[in-house]
Amino acid sequence: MSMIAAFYGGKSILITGATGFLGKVLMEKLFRTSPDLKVIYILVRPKAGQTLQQRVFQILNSKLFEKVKEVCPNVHEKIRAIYADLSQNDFAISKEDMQELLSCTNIIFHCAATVRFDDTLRHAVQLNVTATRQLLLMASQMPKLEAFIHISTAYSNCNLKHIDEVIYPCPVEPKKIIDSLEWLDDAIIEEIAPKLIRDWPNIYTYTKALGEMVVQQESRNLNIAIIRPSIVGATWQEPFPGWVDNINGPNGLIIAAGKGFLRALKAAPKAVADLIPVDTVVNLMLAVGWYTAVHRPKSTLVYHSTSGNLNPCNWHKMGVQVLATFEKIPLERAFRRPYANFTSNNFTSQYWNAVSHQAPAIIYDCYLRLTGRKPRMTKVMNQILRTASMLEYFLNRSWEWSTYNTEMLMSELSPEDQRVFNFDVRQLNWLEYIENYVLGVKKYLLKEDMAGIPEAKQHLKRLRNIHYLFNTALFLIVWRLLIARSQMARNVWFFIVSFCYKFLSYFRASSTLKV
Ligand SMILES: CCCCCCCCCCCCCCCCCCCCCCCCCCCC(=O)SCCNC(=O)CCNC(=O)[C@H](O)C(C)(C)COP(=O)(O)OP(=O)(O)OC[C@H]1O[C@@H](n2cnc3c(N)ncnc32)[C@H](O)[C@@H]1OP(=O)(O)O
Ligand SMILES: NC(=O)C1=CN([C@@H]2O[C@H](COP(=O)(O)OP(=O)(O)OC[C@H]3O[C@@H](n4cnc5c(N)ncnc54)[C@H](OP(=O)(O)O)[C@@H]3O)[C@@H](O)[C@H]2O)C=CC1
Repeated sequence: MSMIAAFYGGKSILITGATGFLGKVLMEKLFRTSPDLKVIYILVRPKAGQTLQQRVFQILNSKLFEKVKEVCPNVHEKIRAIYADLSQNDFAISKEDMQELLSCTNIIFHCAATVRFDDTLRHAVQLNVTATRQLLLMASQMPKLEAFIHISTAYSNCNLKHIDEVIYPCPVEPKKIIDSLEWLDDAIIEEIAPKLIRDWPNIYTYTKALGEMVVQQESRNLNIAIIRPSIVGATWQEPFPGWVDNINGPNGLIIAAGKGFLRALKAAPKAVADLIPVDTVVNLMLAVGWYTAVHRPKSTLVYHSTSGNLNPCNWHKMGVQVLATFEKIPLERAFRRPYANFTSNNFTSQYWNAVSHQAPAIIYDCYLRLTGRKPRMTKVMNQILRTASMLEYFLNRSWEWSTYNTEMLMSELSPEDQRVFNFDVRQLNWLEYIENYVLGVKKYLLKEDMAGIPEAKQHLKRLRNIHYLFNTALFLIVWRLLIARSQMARNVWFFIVSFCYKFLSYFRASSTLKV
């Protein structure tokens, strides 16, 4: 019997960010392994015209939850969606709901955050710092609370090269920032933001670092742990391989590469590609929840959920495997054949951007205009290049994350728990994982049918022929222009033609002699 699964039985668990990528996989695993848990409270806001109930209904009826419905048929009765907006005072939770949360919650998993790199400082602080403080305040009023698990990011200290499982201080106190945001107007905030974030690459990583400091300062006598995942990718094993549902991080780039939009990326091929499967992160979260509640460590422990120091993979290996998978399982209606290059050189990168990205987009838009359609490719291309440039910082550096606490926890688990809540990334086979990942992007994110693969392959063949035809025509035109203008080009042309003529005459003469 799994001790961790048993621990969550009969518990009331509060999850923020349950509608996000990590939150959904967390709920799925909890219901599947501890179907006898009492209730999962989720703090949800209405979104995109959907009510809370519609959002929950959609999640429970998704492919991800198919296995859960077999193990826990009454799953919909065990989810309690509570209206909440984490950017509001008291999260805009009603008095009755707040009372229930305060009196019943046993465990909190705080996943909600804004993960946009370019969010405004005000909004990112509200979500990633102030909301964390508010939740800790709520937690301190929960008599039955056993553990508070805060999800941060391995990149919260990406201004350092070697990162230990400790909370690092930020140059400016979070409280001072929260206070000043109350009276400064938006224009001034955006002006001072670059000065505040100093050597952090974006507002997201900076505010996640502030969030950790808040956890340390407001921990009171709560049992708290922090988990820092690196780049969270598709599921490795559970509930099935390759599940993914948003275009953040690698996902958008994989699609852009598979559709033939992205053909070069400014990345250091040898830099560590620190991806971590989402189910590995979730298994660690559940193990940490159990350990924190049962063993009650004296201080707040930080756990790194990273792959780099235990089972490293680099961008070159990853890129090659992504492209190899597209050979076997292409995406539908590609713009160009997937082919790509990693370059860490500025000049080469700009050259590829002009020749391989912008020029084809402009040519295609001209074609759309000529055929009476609305041009759109330049816009799409600019969006992709903007995204790629935002991720460049992470593609051109390597970090070392120590994993003592994570390894310690692994050794504390029973063999059964090590199997059911496996977070040992050393067992990950990268080539297999990446292939399933790319397949998952096609199936679950783009919702493409596997039956369309032969047609997709045909389409790629047509694209290859168009490519050859285009290159030949371009060569001939350039050559013709050169011959018309340069004596040197004419001499070379004369030399090539006479060489071919002599070679053919010799070949014809020798074959006549043989007969
Ligand atoms: C011989 C050598 C061979 C080598 C072969 C080489 C092969 C190379 C080919 C490449 C193959 C790919 C290989 C895999 C590479 C993977 C690289 C992955 C790198 C990832 C690094 C991530 C580091 C993360 C560190 C921190 C991790 C975390 O803690 S949190 C999660 C990370 N957060 C994010 O990812 C959020 C990032 N997104 C944003 O901040 C914003 O979306 C934006 C700033 C990027 C864009 O904002 P904007 O307002 O302009 O747009 P938005 O409204 O959001 O969207 C507009 C439209 O654009 C679409 N969109 C949005 N995001 C993406 C995206 N990531 N990719 C593609 N498209 C995106 C969006 O859907 C909108 O579309 P429409 O609705 O149609 O308008
Ligand atoms: N994905 C990654 O690569 C990594 C993620 N992390 C961390 O993991 C956690 C989860 O990330 P991930 O699941 O990928 O992110 P998502 O963007 O998929 O999910 C974010 C969640 O936060 C919720 N949320 C955002 N704003 C509010 C608000 N105002 N009120 C209520 N809820 C809100 C979202 O709700 P809604 O659906 O309504 O928008 C959503 O459920 C974050 O803390 C992130 O920093 C760390 C490292 C890497």
